[in-house]
Amino acid sequence: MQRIFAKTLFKNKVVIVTGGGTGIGMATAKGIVELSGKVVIAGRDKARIDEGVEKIKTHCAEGAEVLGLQCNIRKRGEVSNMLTDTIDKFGRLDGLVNNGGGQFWSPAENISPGGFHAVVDTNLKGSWNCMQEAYHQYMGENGGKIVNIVLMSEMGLAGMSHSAAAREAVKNLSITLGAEWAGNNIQINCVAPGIFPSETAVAAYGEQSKEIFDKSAANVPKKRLGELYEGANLSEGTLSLDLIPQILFNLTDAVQYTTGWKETLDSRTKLVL
Ligand SMILES: CCCCCCCCCCC/C=C/C(=O)SCCNC(=O)CCNC(=O)[C@H](O)C(C)(C)COP(=O)(O)OP(=O)(O)OC[C@H]1O[C@@H](n2cnc3c(N)ncnc32)[C@H](O)[C@@H]1OP(=O)(O)O
Ligand SMILES: NC(=O)C1=CN([C@@H]2O[C@H](COP(=O)(O)OP(=O)(O)OC[C@H]3O[C@@H](n4cnc5c(N)ncnc54)[C@H](OP(=O)(O)O)[C@@H]3O)[C@@H](O)[C@H]2O)C=CC1
Repeated sequence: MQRIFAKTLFKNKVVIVTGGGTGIGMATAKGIVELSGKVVIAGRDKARIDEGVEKIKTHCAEGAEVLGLQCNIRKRGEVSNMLTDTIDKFGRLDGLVNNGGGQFWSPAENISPGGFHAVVDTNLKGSWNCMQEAYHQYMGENGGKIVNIVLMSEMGLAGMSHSAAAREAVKNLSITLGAEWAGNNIQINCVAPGIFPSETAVAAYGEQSKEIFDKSAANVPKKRLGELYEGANLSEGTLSLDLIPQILFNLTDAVQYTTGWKETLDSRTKLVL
């Protein structure tokens, strides 16, 4: 696929992508190493991470590297170790993509206390853990770029009450921390993917997948769902997952990004600052 980015765009840049062993996270990680970056992917399942490392390695341009770490973002100690191991290995941290997360579909009345806690703990506190550790261990002194993967849930999201609440909180957190840490040269953006029927996403919903993914396509203006492209294809106005790495490094500020890109983004995908 024809790329629109310089092959060396991320040369000498180091990015952590949580949940980078599968789906959107892996597509993002590939986008970074294809553009010469060094990427750290992390998740709970080490075997899945190790498998992901091997797949991402095949996309590495000259100077690119990939490191896989086990980390449950809900556990602060593991997040702290993820940051320490990254900085020990590469000596820097330029970007953090809080992609690790997810939820289960359920009518609100059926969600158990533990279920609500797990989803909010994963998506809200997990993102918080990673952002605060990134600040303390590197970005507070050196600046950096943070991208939080959220949901298109600003009008609520029936069936995902727990995750929508958590993601809206992440959006708000991104604005607050973006203001508090602007002086540290840290930029924080959110990307709300449309609906990408990634293999693991579909698997996560089991028999509900047909309902969730197929039915959702009917509500999309272009009547189709997202695909995990290998590379940029912005000419069709489709959100390529290269856009996520792009948010990391070629933005001077959020306002420029909003005005510059919103018009070209597929209407399925809203950029939330
Ligand atoms: C059908 C009508 C159409 C609806 C339209 C909606 C449109 C959807 C658009 C949005 C598309 C978004 C897609 C994605 O985000 S894809 C990402 C998919 N990937 C994941 O979700 C992976 C990560 N998810 C998880 O790991 C788990 O879901 C979880 C976040 C819950 C973490 O679970 P954990 O590892 O902690 O698992 P536990 O087994 O310990 O469970 C903890 C408690 O949660 C309850 N639970 C877990 N799964 C379910 C379930 N499927 N249903 C109900 N309850 C669940 C579990 O019982 C525990 O609670 P208790 O202690 O009270 O038992
Ligand atoms: N696909 C879609 O349509 C949409 C997806 N999103 C969001 O995009 C992100 C990626 O989703 P997608 O790639 O589709 O689905 P995946 O299930 O492939 O991605 C979820 C990833 O997050 C990791 N993860 C989950 N919980 C934790 C945790 N506690 N600690 C560390 N890692 C964790 C998983 O790895 P492991 O299980 O090994 O920990 C997995 O790699 C998610 O946050 C999802 O909610 C948002 C809107 C739409």
